[in-house]
Amino acid sequence: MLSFDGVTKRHGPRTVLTDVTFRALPGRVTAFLGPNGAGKSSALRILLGLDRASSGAALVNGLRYRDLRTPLRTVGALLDGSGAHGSRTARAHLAWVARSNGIPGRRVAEVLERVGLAAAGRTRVRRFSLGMGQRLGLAAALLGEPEVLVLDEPANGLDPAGVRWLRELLRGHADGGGTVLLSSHQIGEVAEVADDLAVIAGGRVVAHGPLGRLTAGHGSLEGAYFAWTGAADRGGAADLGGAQRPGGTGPLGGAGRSGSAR
Ligand SMILES: Nc1ncnc2c1ncn2[C@@H]1O[C@H](COP(=O)(O)OP(=O)(O)OP(=O)(O)O)[C@@H](O)[C@H]1O
Repeated sequence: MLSFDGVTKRHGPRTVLTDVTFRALPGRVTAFLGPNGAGKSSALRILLGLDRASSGAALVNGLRYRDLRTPLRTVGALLDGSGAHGSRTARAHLAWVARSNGIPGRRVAEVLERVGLAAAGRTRVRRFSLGMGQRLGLAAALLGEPEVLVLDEPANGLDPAGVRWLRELLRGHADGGGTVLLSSHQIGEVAEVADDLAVIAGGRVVAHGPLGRLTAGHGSLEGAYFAWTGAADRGGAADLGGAQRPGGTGPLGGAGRSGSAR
């Protein structure tokens, strides 16, 4: 399980996250949805120990990332592409990640196969397309067979077949009991795969909970999204009250609850 509890982040005088609170539960795909600059990456960086919260806590199975004993076996992450050096082959990059994390070398071939890169294992990463780079990043995330996946815009650069493949991979992971948190600004992608939503705008969570319940009364996720984020842009929590009343939880009321109802 992943939990954000009152996470606030300031950069100098600028507050980029304010009291971010939501959970991502095992067996569920949780989408972290919001416009460009809303604060998704900032929140994920804090969760993954790459930055510190000014206050509040973001925890993986109740622990801060830096306190996890075997991080790659607990949480697989994809941020900003594969992170592999262009001169390395995909296989060499994954072998290096596996070795430095005590993961058996056999996993390299397994994850290359899993992400559809088996034939490209000996290709230098600089020759990869954007989509292949994303697949390599996913391979690294899967290396340690983690229960939790945290993926920042994983569909970037994937073609339609790749997007469908990714959706099935995430669904399968959650159906096997895993926790998936994926950030996105693509409403269509999210509508297809998410069980739960946390919507962020202007650094604040403006809605969270089960997708069906949150969108009830809006006709579509898109309608709901613009109601929530438009209202947030006007700075009006009060504007949000009617946005999802049919589902029984006002977005900000929902945000104040600990975690999403199942
Ligand atoms: N080191 C920093 N110093 C100052 N401001 C920052 C810093 N890092 C991020 N920000 C600001 O925080 C806000 C949130 O950025 P963030 O990258 O988290 O958004 P995002 O939701 O991931 O956006 P996108 O969908 O475009 O990737 C932005 O306004 C950004 O300019």
